[in-house]
Amino acid sequence: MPTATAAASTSDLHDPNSAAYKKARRRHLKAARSRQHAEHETDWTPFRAAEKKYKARFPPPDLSDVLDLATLNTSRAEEVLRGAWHGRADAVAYREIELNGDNDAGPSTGRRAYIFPDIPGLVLLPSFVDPEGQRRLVRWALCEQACHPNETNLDTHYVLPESGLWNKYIRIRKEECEDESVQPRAALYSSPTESAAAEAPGPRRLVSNEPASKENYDTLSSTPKPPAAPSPSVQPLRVSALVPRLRWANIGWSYHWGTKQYDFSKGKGTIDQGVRSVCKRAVRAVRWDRVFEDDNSTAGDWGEDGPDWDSWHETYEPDAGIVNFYQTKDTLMAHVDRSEVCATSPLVSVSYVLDLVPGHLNLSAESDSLGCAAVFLIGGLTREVKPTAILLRSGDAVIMSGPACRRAYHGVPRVLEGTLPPHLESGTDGDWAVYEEYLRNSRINVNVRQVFQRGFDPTAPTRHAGDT
Ligand SMILES: O=C(O)CCC(=O)C(=O)O
Ligand SMILES: [Fe+2]
Repeated sequence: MPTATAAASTSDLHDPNSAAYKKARRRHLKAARSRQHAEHETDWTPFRAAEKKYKARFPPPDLSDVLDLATLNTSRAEEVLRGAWHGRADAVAYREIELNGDNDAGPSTGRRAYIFPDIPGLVLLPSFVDPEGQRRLVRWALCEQACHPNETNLDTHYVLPESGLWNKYIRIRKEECEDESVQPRAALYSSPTESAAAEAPGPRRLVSNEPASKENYDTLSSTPKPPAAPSPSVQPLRVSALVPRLRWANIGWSYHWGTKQYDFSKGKGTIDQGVRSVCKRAVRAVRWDRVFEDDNSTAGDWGEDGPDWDSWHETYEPDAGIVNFYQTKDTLMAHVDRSEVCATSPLVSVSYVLDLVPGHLNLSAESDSLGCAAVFLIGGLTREVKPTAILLRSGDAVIMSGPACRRAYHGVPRVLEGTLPPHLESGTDGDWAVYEEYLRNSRINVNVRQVFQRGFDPTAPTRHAGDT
């Protein structure tokens, strides 16, 4: 089981006299030599340059131009020291705004939101989930979301345990029974050609998709969305070896990763009442008049109905999302989430608190990252815009909204090793040890969107995306 030594060796990487540093340097020089002529960058852009900078394993990237608001908060001091990774509170221009007072948005005492003059519509809510809430969310994501009926990246290629991969894994650990082998799905196909177009399991692919809108909605929704074929080269793997290969789980409307459009024919999966209500609380907590007071986008940029942020407190209704599971070596490349017909309404990167007694939801907070911290990059409508770098730590939440931000390129070039906060270590809670072990090398993000305006049912025969 990885322990505090993992964090110590991460810090060693910042010390040029340490053995770990010297070894990483030798490796880096060797790799750089063999790469020298192979690299021909045709798509070099400011976004690409930033990704490359933060992805670099050696030398460890300098984070002094990464906004790190946790450095302002003395109660997060221990967390900030973890892994020797920290950014600066003055790295980026921002404004602090108050949240709406105690109302149905929940108590906001002491909480603040941060907005960015260069990216109108981006709202950062540091420490939005308290430590207990973060633990509950982690359990929720792994036990309840990464399993049937939700689709995960592993379902295409493996016949996953009925009870869910993680649930099986913790049972194996708890009962000390034998680690079971999970069979490849391709073995079920009678003809090898049936699985010929398969894609090997791996990170999310970049597909250039057409932005969804009311006008092209019918065409996009009727575009064929064939199921991805299982890879014929996948070998049986033990449950414990598959767990770190979990990358995403779909929630709500089913996202078709091959075309990067939603597949409405699959029907609307549930977005659990808990997550819906927390996202709504986040949107209600934000003073949108303050967020957009200096926005100089035109009414047309907002679509035919013009700016509608003043009604979000009532009209915002999340209906789709992705739970992302990152290992520390994983990255999420620059992309725009443009498959939603609602092109300006808030996308909430949220974690939530869930009372694990079934049927008894007890929600109090929300967040973006859980587990290790990460560098989040957000730029503009093209990759030519130099992105802003923000360090997201466990419990932080991000809202992307409005025309400038909702369709801005963004990505996660780095999950920072050794940054698991002290409150996610097991302490006296024996049950938590298996989660702690997973989280030492992982980050979980819950990314919730609104595809359609409230009340619209795409499966009703006579309706169009523009209907209300
Ligand atoms: O992990 C994150 O913070 C961002 C995830 C994201 O951008 C996405 O799922 O589209
Ligand atoms: Fe995204």
